[in-house]
Amino acid sequence: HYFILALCKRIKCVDGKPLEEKVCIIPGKTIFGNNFDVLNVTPGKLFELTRGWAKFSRGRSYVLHFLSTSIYNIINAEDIEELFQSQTLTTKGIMYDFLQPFLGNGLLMSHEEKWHLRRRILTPAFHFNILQTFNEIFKEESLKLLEKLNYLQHDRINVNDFINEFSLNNVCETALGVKLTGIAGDIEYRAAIHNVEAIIVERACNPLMYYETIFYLFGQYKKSKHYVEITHNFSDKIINKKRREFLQNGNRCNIDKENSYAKTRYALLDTLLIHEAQGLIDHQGICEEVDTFMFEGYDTTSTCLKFALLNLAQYPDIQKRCYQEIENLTAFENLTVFDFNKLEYLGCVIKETLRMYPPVPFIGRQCIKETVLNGLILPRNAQVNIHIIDIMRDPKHFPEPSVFKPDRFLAENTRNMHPFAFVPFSAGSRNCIGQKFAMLEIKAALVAILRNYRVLPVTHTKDLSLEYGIILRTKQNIFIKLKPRVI
Ligand code: HEM
Repeated sequence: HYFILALCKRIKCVDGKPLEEKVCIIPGKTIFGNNFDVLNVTPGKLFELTRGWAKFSRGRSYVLHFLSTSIYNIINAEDIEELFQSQTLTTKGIMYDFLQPFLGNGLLMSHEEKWHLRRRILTPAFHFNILQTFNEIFKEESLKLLEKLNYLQHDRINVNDFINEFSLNNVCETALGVKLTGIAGDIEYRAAIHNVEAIIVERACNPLMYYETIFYLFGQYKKSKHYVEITHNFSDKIINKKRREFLQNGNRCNIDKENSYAKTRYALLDTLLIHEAQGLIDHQGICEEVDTFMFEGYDTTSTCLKFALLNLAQYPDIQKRCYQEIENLTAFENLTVFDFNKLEYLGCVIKETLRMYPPVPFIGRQCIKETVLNGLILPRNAQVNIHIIDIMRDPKHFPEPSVFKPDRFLAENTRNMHPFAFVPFSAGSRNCIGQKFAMLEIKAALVAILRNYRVLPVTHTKDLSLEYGIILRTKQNIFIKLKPRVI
């Protein structure tokens, strides 16, 4: 009874009971459903608004009614289980359409047959053997990061000044196999990603802008196109550099002759070029995958690293325990993937950081046909938003959810954890393909930093306002202080 002009098809209960018995219905601020609730809110306000809805619903998943769509918002582990196990609810939500000009239909965005084929092709590119070779690059880049830190003012360092470059270098050198030295434009690329995202969030907050024509005429279409071009020009340079090397090395001929590629594992871009040679993917396909992996592989890990440093700085006792775990390790250059995997407490610190500050705070799906989920009948085109951040801040599974407690992730404390309570990398068939890659990269950087420096606080969590977007951001920069360790 709250809405008159929200024209969306309603969600119903399978058993015919009133909807509000199963989920919370968020009352709209006007008679038009929730249409105007998010109108022109900033990413910071959007964060507050969505946390406010979670609080209002007292942990129950909730429904919003927009212009022509109902949105089922899942905020707890119990309700996400069925979706993550579903083989049908895998099509990404309407919001992802806004990312399409930037990422095309790469692995993140594609669905059905195209997604199956690509995921099958690309999974071996993240196999353990490949990660072992990536480990050497992560260590090399971590040492370069330390060199860079030498030149920065230790009393007040903006984490953006060294983490962003580290993270982009890593994904380009490992997955894409291309060193960025000699390729101009990485700084502009990073800034452009930020701007593309800001426009997408702004667009998402205005249901009228969902219509392409309205966005084209009255939205930030031109600006968005400009920034997307910057990102594509940069990724083109990377692909061209690799293609030249690939052809010069005669890889294609060798592989064709020996017909042995099927058994051998290659890094991502090599894999794509090999499949191009076989006619299984075209240039356009390569571009969309490279854009997808650069974006997913860069911004996510750098965000986690920044929050991890913020936490370590604020909790000296926790930092000390991490240091005790790593101080007697062999020389950094000799550390293997096994050594990094054995760092249980550091792993707990990273997990707790991901729990409290998930780099991807929410994801979305849509129903391509009428779908039954959690006892609800979701009409065709209904959207399902999965608020990863709320799921992982549920006090039922994580008592005192706002307190940073890495011990929750010690083996003895996770035995009875709900399988979908901790889902920073999503779960099920569309989970993150790069999660082991990310954990290894983050550990390498933290071990390098903590072995050489004590991290001290400048910025405190209470000084930060979080912003909701494709990636979780802070309105303010995060600063830390570094004190060299005397060994
Ligand atoms: C801390 C770091 C990371 C976090 C928190 C993270 C999180 C996620 C999440 C939540 C998804 C699901 C997205 C959705 O359903 O819409 C996802 C998918 C994906 N991630 Fe990550 N990710 C991280 C690092 C990486 C890295 C390092 C790479 C690649 C090098 C990567 C590549 C991808 C790709 C390609 C997908 C789409 C997979 C598919 O749909 O088959 N991610 N990631």
